[in-house]
Amino acid sequence: MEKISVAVRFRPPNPAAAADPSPAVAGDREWRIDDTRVTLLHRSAGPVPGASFAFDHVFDREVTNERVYGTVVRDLIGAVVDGFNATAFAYGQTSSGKTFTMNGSDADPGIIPRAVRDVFDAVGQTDDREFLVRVSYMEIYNEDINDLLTIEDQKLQIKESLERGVYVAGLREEIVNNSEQVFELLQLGEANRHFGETNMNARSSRSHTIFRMVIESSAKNQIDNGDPIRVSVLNLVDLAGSERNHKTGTEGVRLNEAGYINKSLLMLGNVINKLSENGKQRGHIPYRDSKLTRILQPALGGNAKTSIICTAAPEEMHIEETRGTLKFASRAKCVSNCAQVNEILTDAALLKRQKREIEELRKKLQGSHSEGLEQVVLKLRNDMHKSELERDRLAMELEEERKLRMSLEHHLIEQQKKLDGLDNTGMSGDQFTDSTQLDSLKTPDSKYIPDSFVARRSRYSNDVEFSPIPENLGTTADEDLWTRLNKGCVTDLDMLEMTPGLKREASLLEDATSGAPLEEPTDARCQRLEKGCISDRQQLEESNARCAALEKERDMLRDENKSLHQELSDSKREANRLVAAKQAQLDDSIARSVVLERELSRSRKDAERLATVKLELAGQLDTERQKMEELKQDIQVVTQAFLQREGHLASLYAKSKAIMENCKPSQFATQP
Ligand SMILES: Nc1ncnc2c1ncn2[C@@H]1O[C@H](COP(=O)(O)OP(=O)(O)OP(=O)(O)O)[C@@H](O)[C@H]1O
Repeated sequence: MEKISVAVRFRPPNPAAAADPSPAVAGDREWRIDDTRVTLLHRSAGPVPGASFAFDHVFDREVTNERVYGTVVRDLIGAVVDGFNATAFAYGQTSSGKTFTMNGSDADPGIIPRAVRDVFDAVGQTDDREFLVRVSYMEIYNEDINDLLTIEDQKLQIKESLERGVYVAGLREEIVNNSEQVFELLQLGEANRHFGETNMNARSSRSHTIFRMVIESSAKNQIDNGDPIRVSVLNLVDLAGSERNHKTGTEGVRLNEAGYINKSLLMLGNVINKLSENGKQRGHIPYRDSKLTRILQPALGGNAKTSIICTAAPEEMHIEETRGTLKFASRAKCVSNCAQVNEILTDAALLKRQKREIEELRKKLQGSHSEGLEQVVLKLRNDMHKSELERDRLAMELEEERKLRMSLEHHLIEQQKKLDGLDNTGMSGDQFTDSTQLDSLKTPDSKYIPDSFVARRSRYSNDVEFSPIPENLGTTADEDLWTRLNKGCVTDLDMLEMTPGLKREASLLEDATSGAPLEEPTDARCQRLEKGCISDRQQLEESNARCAALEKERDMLRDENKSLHQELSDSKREANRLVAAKQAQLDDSIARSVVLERELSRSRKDAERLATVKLELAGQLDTERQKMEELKQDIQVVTQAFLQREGHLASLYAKSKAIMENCKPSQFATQP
């Protein structure tokens, strides 16, 4: 991952503003540049809060296009020639110097002409590769795409394919061999481009233009050795500038254009905003909302190295627009791209690479990957097993607690009964210091059971005035004493005597020395029972609390167990999906490699057949050569014979000529 490089460039103030230093024009605020930081200052009061920004590079009014190019773009050219995609674009308000930065002047050419020259220089210096360079030039005008290298307005469409990615269908691409050819095409494009006059710029770009160089290269002198072909794209983009209608004074056609320009820049801003957000919150990136963002998609968070030059106007009247540009630049600085060399594989390279991929996939499937998944599944199973054991243990504890609680409740009821029985023997409610004290001794459950008995007792106590029970009342009631104490009211002494609690409690108290049963005072017994009751209740409450905690824990474990189950099934599903995907990939690669292998074996057979033919031809050639040698020898023999005969004939001719010469005078001499 690599961050987008962002530079800010301030143009010189326009001549009118520079000539008028009055506060009405110059204002109270100005931008100050310190190395890579830009700060807005009040001339009188120092920095304006929240208006300080840092970038990779900041250029002041003095900087030349040469320096901007050298600092921000030159490295991109090397990368493009090496096979990386790259994009450089100028962004900023209208009349801030975007076109000046991209195109430049004759004296100081801008980024585009400099980049074109450097591409061809780099191509020329790369000896081990062969290059094919194509260029295209398009504009987006009112959300229509026009080819600037042709005269007609075609309204081209954006398409997408697996091989080409996002592309403009029907866009003319010219093959070029040198920079001069490119400059001619650029001139043609400039003539077709939409410019217009506004209050702010006499030659304002009314469209976004994208100049593109496609650079294709392959290793030299190596036919199909498995080396891939590299195809990379360099985009040099001059955006139209955002504008405020009241400043530019636009109306009619210009106003319509301004609407499209501002809208598409807004979409670009939205894409940059989204990309600058943290990965998790980012969500959908709205590339499809405008043609500009769609075409620049690889440059924005994709497979490209990208540099942005944000141009700004220094004048006080443009401070808000400049601030907007700097905010855009700050967000763009947070965007990361992932550039990689773009390679297209030839069949042999594809086969080689696929074999390697298949091997890797196989290893992954059989080796560490599946082991890793198995380990995850095993761990989850273990966790689940542990939590099941824990759940069982808790269930047992819960059961024990329940039993304990029941026995405590039972015990409490018994105690209550005993208390009530004791009351019934003559203890009135008012003998408790507090009437609620009696009630508090009863558990909610125990209130139900002796209810009727309690009602009878209270009625009974109204009728009869009870005396306190004498401390020496024995286990067997004395009827006379009882009658006397109760002022003649005879009660059922048998019942009193038979109250089980009373009898049992009394028998518990015996004289330690004599072994004879001791009578415990009723108050003391009451207090003891009361204490027992309170402690029982406390135990019960504690046990209830424990029970509740255990139940909560059990629920939590149940939930945990459920989520572990879910996790397990999710990871099983994910594992199955991964295995299926990998298997599909593997199958696909195997199928492709089978096809390629078949093709390879066919070409091997062809090669073998050709080799046999070659051998046969070589044999025939040898025979022919031999024949030729023989013929040469024959010719030599014939030539020699011919030469001999020629010599012979020449000598004969000479001889006969001499004879003739000799004969002539003698003939003339004999004639009269
Ligand atoms: N750095 C600079 N040095 C000198 N002149 C500049 C500089 N930047 C811009 N200018 C001048 O400012 C004017 C406006 O610049 P330019 O046309 O490049 O702006 P722009 O941002 O492309 O505007 P628009 O968005 O309207 O097309 C031009 O006359 C240009 O020559």
